Amino acid sequence: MAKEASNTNSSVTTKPPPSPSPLRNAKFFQANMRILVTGGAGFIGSHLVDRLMENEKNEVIVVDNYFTGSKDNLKKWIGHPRFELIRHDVTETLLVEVDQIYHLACPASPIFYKYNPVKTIKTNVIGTLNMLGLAKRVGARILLTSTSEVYGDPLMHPQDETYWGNVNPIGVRSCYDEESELLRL
Ligand SMILES: O=c1ccn([C@@H]2O[C@H](COP(=O)(O)OP(=O)(O)O[C@H]3OC[C@@H](O)[C@H](O)[C@H]3O)[C@@H](O)[C@H]2O)c(=O)[nH]1
Repeated sequence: MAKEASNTNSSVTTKPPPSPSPLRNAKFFQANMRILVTGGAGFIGSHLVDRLMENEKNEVIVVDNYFTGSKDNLKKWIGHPRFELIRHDVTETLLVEVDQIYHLACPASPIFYKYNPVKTIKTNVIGTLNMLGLAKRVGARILLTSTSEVYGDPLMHPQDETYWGNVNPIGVRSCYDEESELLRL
């Protein structure tokens, strides 16, 4: 149980995330795993969806705004009873009941992420905060995919987890690598 913060007590405690719906523990409930894949119409996302759909216990929901992805990548699953495709921009709030979230929605190629740097920052920051908020609300596990771009132009090879990187904060790539780095926190 979380303690309430008081003025006299400086120890800060945070509210624990909610558990998944109690319905999931009910005897009659068939324990399917509902999985959200943002950016699921893209290269990595669509292959991940193929893999997740192989498991008959999985229901997969893809949200994508088709900025760089395509419905074509998912055509074999469209109409499948365990699959749902939603055109949605992750910078807007999304309310879905899911157990897991794979957050991949972001342009990955320099041509695309430099096309509208402000939008790329919004997708990285607001989109990811929205997904973290959703995960917290519904008690879902979340995987945020990052990028080696967080190391910028690295001076150390290979980079290990402790390396801070060599990122140019005012360079043309900063809308992608700086924001991705921020979200590694
Ligand atoms: O604002 C956006 C931008 C992009 N997207 C979608 O996100 C998907 C990104 O897929 P891409 O094929 O461009 O990129 P990839 O699958 O190679 O990489 C993806 O996964 C790994 C992460 O590190 C990358 O940042 C991510 O984009 C596309 O389907 C695109 O339409 C959104 O849904 N919203």
